[in-house]
Amino acid sequence: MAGTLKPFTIKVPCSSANIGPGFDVVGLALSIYLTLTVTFTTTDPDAEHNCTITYEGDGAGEVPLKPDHNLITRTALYVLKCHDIRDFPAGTHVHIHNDIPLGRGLGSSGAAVVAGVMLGNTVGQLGLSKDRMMDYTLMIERHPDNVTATMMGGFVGSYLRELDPKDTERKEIPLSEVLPEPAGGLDTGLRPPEPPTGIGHHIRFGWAKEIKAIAIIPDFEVATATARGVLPTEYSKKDLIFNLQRLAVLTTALTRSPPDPELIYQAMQDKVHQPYRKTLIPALPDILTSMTPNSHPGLLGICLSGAGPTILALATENFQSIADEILSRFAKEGVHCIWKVLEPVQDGAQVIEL
Ligand SMILES: Nc1ncnc2c1ncn2[C@@H]1O[C@H](COP(=O)(O)OP(=O)(O)O)[C@@H](O)[C@H]1O
Ligand SMILES: N[C@@H](CCOP(=O)(O)O)C(=O)O
Repeated sequence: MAGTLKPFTIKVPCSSANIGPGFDVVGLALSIYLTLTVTFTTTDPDAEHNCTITYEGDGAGEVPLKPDHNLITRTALYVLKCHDIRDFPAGTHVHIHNDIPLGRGLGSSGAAVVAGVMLGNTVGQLGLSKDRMMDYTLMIERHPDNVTATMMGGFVGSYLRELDPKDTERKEIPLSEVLPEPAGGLDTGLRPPEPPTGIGHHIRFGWAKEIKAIAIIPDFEVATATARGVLPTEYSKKDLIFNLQRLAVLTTALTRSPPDPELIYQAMQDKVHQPYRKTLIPALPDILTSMTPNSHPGLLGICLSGAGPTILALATENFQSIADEILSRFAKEGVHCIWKVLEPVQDGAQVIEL
């Protein structure tokens, strides 16, 4: 591998996708982080792929620590393998510090994939641009909203380009061939499928400085795959138009200072994913319909964060009383939660030399 590698950190923000009507389209980077500290001094001759992993924070004891099982290092190995590099540089140690709750709709898997792509790019000295790194993340995470916010930062809208038939075939390769199980392709010497170029495109919207995000995080997990599995395969024209109308208004409404609570509250309504996910999240319909800017001054709008179960309330003030109301509605269903006021973050994923 060319050049000597200096230790570095990768810092990746969490995300809240959808923001009501923007299912698989919009995402917001928020101030909870996944941080990797990468050094090159370990002398473990038996380390698989030359890499040892340590882990602290959310998921400790649960997340695998073998490089070809852990989502972060598996992703990095995928990127490396696409460039004919089979292992990490000698002596690689990756310390993972994760504050993003797993399986709660705050984009923990998207953050892990973004961190993994940046890890592969940095240790392989590949010099990939952020746009090209997005192609690699989209081969794994496949919906662009949460990974784009995490990679780029801010409040972003994104779409997947319509690919030509050859590229579509490459893009739609089963995930098991992109990130094979350890016994599969990563160790067979086969080159995994490289992503087509320019799969996703995005634009950053503004964000009014007064608006904060209250995250109410239940103490149970909902796997994103499960929450996508309850969605219908087809929608009525009426429901589609309902969401498109609101999304068009919302992306600009959230940039205006001072924010207009009535406009934002209505523009955050959704008929595409939240109604179907209520079976997975006790109290969701009650929370989404019973609190308004009139009943709770300072409140702008409420939605499911990503695939849930976290509830995201956008607000300008009275954070405690808004959170207390949502906590009490969950408590009636026997669900305990923690809550945090999060700041939208403008910096996306970063590599910082130590
Ligand atoms: N820091 C991490 N390290 C390794 N794997 C992770 C990490 N964060 C998330 N994951 C993987 O992603 C899964 C959660 O993904 P998902 O169901 O999409 O929920 P989320 O809404 O949090 O993204 C975890 O169960 C774990 O397998
Ligand atoms: N648009 C996706 C977003 C999933 O985000 P996550 O944070 O739950 O992984 C969806 O709603 O399924």
